[in-house]
Amino acid sequence: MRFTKMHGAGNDFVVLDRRDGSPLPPRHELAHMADRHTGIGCDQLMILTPAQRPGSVAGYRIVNQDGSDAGQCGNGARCLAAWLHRDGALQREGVLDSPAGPVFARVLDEGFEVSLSAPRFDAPSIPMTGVSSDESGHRLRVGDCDVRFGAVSMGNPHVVIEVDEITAAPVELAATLQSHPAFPGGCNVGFVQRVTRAHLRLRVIERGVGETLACGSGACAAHAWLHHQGRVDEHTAIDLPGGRLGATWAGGREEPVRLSGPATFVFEGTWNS
Ligand SMILES: N[C@@H](CCC[C@H](N)C(=O)O)C(=O)O
Repeated sequence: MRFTKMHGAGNDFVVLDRRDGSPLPPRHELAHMADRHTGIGCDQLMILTPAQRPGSVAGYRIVNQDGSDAGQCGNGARCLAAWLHRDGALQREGVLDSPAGPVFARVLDEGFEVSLSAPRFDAPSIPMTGVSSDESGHRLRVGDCDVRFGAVSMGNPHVVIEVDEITAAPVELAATLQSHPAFPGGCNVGFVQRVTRAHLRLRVIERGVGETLACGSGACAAHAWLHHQGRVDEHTAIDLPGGRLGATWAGGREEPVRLSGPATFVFEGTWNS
């Protein structure tokens, strides 16, 4: 089975081409491919599938390192745009069919951009239940801590916790939040430091993975949440441990969040199952 290893700001992927509709390897084998010790190693497998809508370039599925499915993956979508551009299937722009709906992809002079869905902040969209909420956000008791956070669906669930200093973020809270009954589908947990109205620092502990070097949908969620609170401008530069991403959203209810950044080819290989 041919594969391509890629990364977007350190968030790394194994890309499989199943646009011919051939069946996917079983889930335990996908998790084996993602294993960093005994497999190829990646945060997610990004699987190209046949287009679902007339005019779309291709569809895709996302499988996390632990073998679970995800509804969206911003950096993975950018890497697929780069893969399809190299393949000749995507010229300057085109639509990809993601599990969460259409994603508009664009080749930039430097890097690749995708327009993910419009952010959703309501509890059923996350999904999230049993938390106390007011206009400034949500609260949950986690052990001895009263955790205040924002919640955003980007097609996948994100908790956004604002911190004063990113290097001192209480990342150990993430595991408890991820398995908390308040989030029946689990969640990705982002810790964000607002440096200025146009510059954020972010760390994300991903569902089904652990801490990643970058999370595209997490960057969109952090930007959208802070913009929703009136605390950032329309565009932010977001520094993650693996590099810089850009997020753009002006607050329109149906307006997609745009995510930009690098998409890098690492190597090609063959997996023997
Ligand atoms: N790395 C991704 C997000 C991948 C999916 C996530 N772990 C989930 O389970 O929702 C990104 O760039 O958005």
